[in-house]
Amino acid sequence: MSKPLLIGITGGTGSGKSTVARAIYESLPKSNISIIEQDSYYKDQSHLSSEERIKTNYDHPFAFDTDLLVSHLKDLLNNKPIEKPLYDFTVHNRKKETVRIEAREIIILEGILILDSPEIRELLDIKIFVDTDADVRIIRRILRDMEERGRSLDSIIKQYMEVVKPMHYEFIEPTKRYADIIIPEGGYNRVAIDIIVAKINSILNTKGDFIR
Ligand SMILES: Nc1ncnc2c1ncn2[C@@H]1O[C@H](COP(=O)(O)OP(=O)(O)O)[C@@H](O)[C@H]1O
Ligand SMILES: Nc1ccn([C@@H]2O[C@H](COP(=O)(O)O)[C@@H](O)[C@H]2O)c(=O)n1
Repeated sequence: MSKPLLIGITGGTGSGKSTVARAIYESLPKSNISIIEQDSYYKDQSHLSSEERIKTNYDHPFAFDTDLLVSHLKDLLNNKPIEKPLYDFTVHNRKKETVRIEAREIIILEGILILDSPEIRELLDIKIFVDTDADVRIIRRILRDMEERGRSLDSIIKQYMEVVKPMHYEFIEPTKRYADIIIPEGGYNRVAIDIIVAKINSILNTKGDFIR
């Protein structure tokens, strides 16, 4: 197999990154794609108490084990499988188990701060920023975090105002300048998804691997 194509999808919390990743995944033959979430690479915090883990700033680049992520991306680009960490948002920590991810023709990496790292940017073939208004993102986050991440409304609002919002404008929004493509609204923007899928196919066709 030739070197995999690495696609990065970023944007603020609740912008629709995972939805875009899924839409691309569903538009291409499934066996050819692996999806990696930057969230899986939040640092292990087993040495901290539950109270300390709750107080951690999860929207700062230091929250991530970027060295491990870069090393795993390099392995996948060299067609080697990885043991991806798993993250549990309900306890703010990595799980003990890992999951094996095979190297495939297309690797999608999605996360809030992937374009902040020069080393990750260097590895990406296509860089996508999902651009969604802050009011829409916070509404989506409230619904998701209460339903899936075991959070109370008060804790979501407090974390958003004190940490998530300022970090977004300091670290995430400025990375828009590195994007090749900016998608307004995200996963249901069918025109944007079709254009990206056509670009992926054209790159793979040039490499001799015809997909659709
Ligand atoms: N274009 C959209 N319109 C309405 N809801 C959406 C849209 N895109 C995503 N969502 C919903 O918003 C929530 C957050 O989307 P998600 O893709 O997980 O965002 P992110 O990965 O950027 O945090 C999910 O519940 C998802 O179903
Ligand atoms: N223990 C944690 C870890 C992360 N977060 C928040 O997750 C957001 C990133 O994930 P998205 O799917 O929303 O992109 C980020 O804004 C962190 O604040 C958390 O709340 N708790």
